[in-house]
Amino acid sequence: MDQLQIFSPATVANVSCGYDAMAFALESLGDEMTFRKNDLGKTRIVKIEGADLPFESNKNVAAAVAKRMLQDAGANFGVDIEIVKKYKPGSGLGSSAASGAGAAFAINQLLNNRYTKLEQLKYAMFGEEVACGSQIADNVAAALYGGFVLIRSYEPLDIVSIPTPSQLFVTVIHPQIEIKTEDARNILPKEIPMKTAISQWANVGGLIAGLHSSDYDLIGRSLTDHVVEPYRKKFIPHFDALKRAALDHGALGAGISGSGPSVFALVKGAEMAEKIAAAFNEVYKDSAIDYRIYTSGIAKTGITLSNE
Ligand SMILES: Nc1ncnc2c1ncn2[C@@H]1O[C@H](COP(=O)(O)OP(=O)(O)O)[C@@H](O)[C@H]1O
Ligand SMILES: N[C@@H](CCOP(=O)(O)O)C(=O)O
Repeated sequence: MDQLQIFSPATVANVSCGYDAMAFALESLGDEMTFRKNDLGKTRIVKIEGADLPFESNKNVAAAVAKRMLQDAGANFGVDIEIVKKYKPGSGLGSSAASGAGAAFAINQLLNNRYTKLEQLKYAMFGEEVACGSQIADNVAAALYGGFVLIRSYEPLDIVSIPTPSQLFVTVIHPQIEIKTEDARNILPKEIPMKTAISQWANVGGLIAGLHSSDYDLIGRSLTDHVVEPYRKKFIPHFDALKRAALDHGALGAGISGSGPSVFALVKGAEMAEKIAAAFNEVYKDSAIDYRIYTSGIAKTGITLSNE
């Protein structure tokens, strides 16, 4: 194989209660990427559409991941990369993760499946370090594995795929302001009280149990975040109003997507996803801030080849 085109999904990390430990992938939002072997032995970003991103191979996540994988494999070829961004970076929708995981997946294919999935994940996590200074696994694992994932352990890395109830859908509003994940991590406390930790891990347990048993009410009750949301929500215009609107109109629960500014709501049924989209729109329609609203199913698989 000399070239391939992929779709790399947007992802919602944390899922309210699971900071750095849970995420899921969206079915109908994500980036398109093309990877083409070259004889120059160089990794080059040759096209970026839809966002203002660095082209340098040590700054662009896709190039940094690709370069490292090719070097480690002792490959005798380089790669030209094209990225078509469908949503802005600094989104809280795993924009950097879509690029990093996409590169890990594609370079592995060009190297005839040299790397295991866990090895691809580790390269994609290196991409997250390039983007935000931390090797976070949540977004990149959801992009590579699809569905809901739990990062049960970082050392050693242990990823658990969690089943997705068939009627689960998501509505996301993405205010067009940029919040850098790095900044949003730096404002969080380094330690939390025992009482807070207890309610947080109880909710993670509830969310996992609800996803396993398709208990939509339990999923909703578990979408509570005592650790991160109180610190980050002040950077998201109208956050409380969005959450209130989602709950009043029938969403199971709502919270900050990743590090924000996007806000997600999990819902039962495609119709409800549209209803929540309308409710989000009501909150933002007179705001001075531009915004996008998406409804989507949960991606059952992760990154896909575009010609599949
Ligand atoms: N290929 C890429 N895609 C997205 N962001 C990238 C890429 N390469 C480098 N970056 C940088 O990563 C940062 C965005 O990542 P991050 O703050 O985690 O936002 P997001 O929540 O959208 O992933 C920006 O500083 C951006 O310039
Ligand atoms: N767990 C991370 C997830 C960051 O997601 P992003 O989509 O904002 O990059 C965090 O909450 O910091």
